[in-house]
Amino acid sequence: MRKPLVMGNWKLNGSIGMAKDLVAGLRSELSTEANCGIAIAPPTVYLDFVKHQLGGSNILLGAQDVGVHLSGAYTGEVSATMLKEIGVTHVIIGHSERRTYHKESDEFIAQKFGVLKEAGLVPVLCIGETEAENEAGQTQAVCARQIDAVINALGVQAFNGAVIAYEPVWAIGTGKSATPAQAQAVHKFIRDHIAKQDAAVAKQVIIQYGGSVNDKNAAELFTQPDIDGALVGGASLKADAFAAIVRAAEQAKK
Ligand SMILES: O=C[C@H](O)COP(=O)(O)O
Repeated sequence: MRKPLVMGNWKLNGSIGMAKDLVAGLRSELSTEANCGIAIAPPTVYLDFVKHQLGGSNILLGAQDVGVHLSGAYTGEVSATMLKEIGVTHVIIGHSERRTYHKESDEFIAQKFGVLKEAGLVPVLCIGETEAENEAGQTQAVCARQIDAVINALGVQAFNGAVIAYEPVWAIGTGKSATPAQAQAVHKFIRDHIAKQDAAVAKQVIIQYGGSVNDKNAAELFTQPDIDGALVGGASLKADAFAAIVRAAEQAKK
């Protein structure tokens, strides 16, 4: 039985004051015995502060990205070992916002996947099609290509202990979530695609859904057998909404 993971991606939002209030809100809303993994990914500059605010709670610390180098003359970069040292456990890579605005390629993202595994961190690999690709019937081909880049670089075993977040780009921040049936169909495709190489790896890999998940639609999404939690953007900035999504995952996956 896979343990679902609900992860909040704060993106470029927040301040010290907001981080303090949001973590305090989450700590009071969430039980310490959750049967669901919970993680939050604040902006890099607040990671250490948030880590201290989280002390003693079961909420894990995530980062929103990582550099591919471990040290050296790479101005502006943050390494996997640095993230690990300050207590990060999960790292989002390949988010569509980085693929689009930073022109990150599938191969570059696979390199990031590799450095995270090497450092003992959990990669949260975001994949998903754009609206145009969706309308052109390319959803499966895009997801397969984005997964295959990792398999080709590192082998399918790299997905042991890893997380995939299926995020249709057209659903991100639009309020237009995929329907539970639409999301389930793609999640099943992703799991089957990995199973063609290794059934055991496919069975354990966590596949989150992301894209306009909120406290109203989460419960129904989580009833789907291949949806193992969510990567939440906007709704993760409100303690009550994020906590409700966590509770929905706990209920659905009991
Ligand atoms: O990483 C999170 C996703 O991009 C989803 O964002 P959203 O929940 O604001 O649509």
